[in-house]
Amino acid sequence: MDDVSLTSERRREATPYVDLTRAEWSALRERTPLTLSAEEVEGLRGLGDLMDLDEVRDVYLPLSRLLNLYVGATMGLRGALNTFLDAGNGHGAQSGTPFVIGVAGSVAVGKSTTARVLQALLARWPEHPRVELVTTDGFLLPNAELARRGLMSRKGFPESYDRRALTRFVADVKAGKDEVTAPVYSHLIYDIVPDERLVVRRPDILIVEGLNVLQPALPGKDGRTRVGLADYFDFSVYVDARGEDIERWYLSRFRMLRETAFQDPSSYFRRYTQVSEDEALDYARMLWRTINRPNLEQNVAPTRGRATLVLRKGPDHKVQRLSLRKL
Ligand SMILES: Nc1ncnc2c1ncn2[C@@H]1O[C@H](COP(=O)(O)OP(=O)(O)O)[C@@H](O)[C@H]1O
Ligand SMILES: CC(C)(COP(=O)(O)O)[C@@H](O)C(=O)NCCC(=O)O
Repeated sequence: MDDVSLTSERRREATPYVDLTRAEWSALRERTPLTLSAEEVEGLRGLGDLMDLDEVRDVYLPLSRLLNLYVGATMGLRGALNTFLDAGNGHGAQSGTPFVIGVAGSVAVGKSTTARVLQALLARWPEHPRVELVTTDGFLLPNAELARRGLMSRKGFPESYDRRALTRFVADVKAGKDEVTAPVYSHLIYDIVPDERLVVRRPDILIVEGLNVLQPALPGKDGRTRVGLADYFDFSVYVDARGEDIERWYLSRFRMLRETAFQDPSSYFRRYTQVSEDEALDYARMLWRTINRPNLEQNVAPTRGRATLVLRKGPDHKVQRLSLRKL
């Protein structure tokens, strides 16, 4: 073996991931049946996202099969743990612990479509029909509090969330509490909706979707490591794409929203329906360059290496390559 191939051999050994092309990955779905119709996929698709049945078949069915295997294996492990704890008079033994999946990635990368398609596919398995989805935007601090802390132009950055409440929410669901509630965010009013809560009741699977779900916990005041959100995940997905592509998707979505949701009299962005399209897009570009891109570069992308699976999208939103953690 010459030096060059030795180096590439070593590089292959050093990574905890196995890299697969879309074709290699799609061959892994075996006999998993397609349980969604074209109309159902359309109903789950976010604005501007090009998810279709081919994408579901090639990318999401193998993932649904893998996750079903993971859920079964995780239940087996929990059973082993309970057997061990039962030997000590049942101290801490627990049944009905949900399987928790994190979905991370930039603003406008299509995380919410990925999470909704996963929710629909996973709920079709008889072993785990109750799949709940929570987006972390509900844990953003309300605008009044962001303004008070001087964080209005940091929305989506780790410090703009009530991280403790978010972690407690997931910990409570995982601990099998009968009913756990979360605040609700509205993109329309660009703020937390007062007096509205999302209620989660003992799901089989909980999907937690948001920009920063893979962020490590901040150290405590005494410098000690704390338990963070990602410590509760049994599996995580990072939706990845080139920054230039995501910016283009963000701008084209802003253009589409200007013709639809922004027209609503209660929309925070209504004023951008009353200026020229060029002016509106200049504003969107400013939001991208001053908030979402720095957040992607400084906080979101650095967490990619913590995901169990990375879905790498091409310029057309289609997943081209996948990296699955094997170690
Ligand atoms: N200003 C807005 N008004 C209405 N809907 C919005 C607005 N911004 C984003 N959305 C919608 O909210 C959802 C989440 O968007 P985002 O957090 O950017 O994540 P992603 O695009 O990765 O799913 C998307 O379905 C998007 O279409
Ligand atoms: C609400 C968001 C922070 C996303 O939050 P997430 O659901 O990922 O927790 C984001 O969509 C957002 O509004 N960012 C602020 C800049 C902008 O208006 O694009």
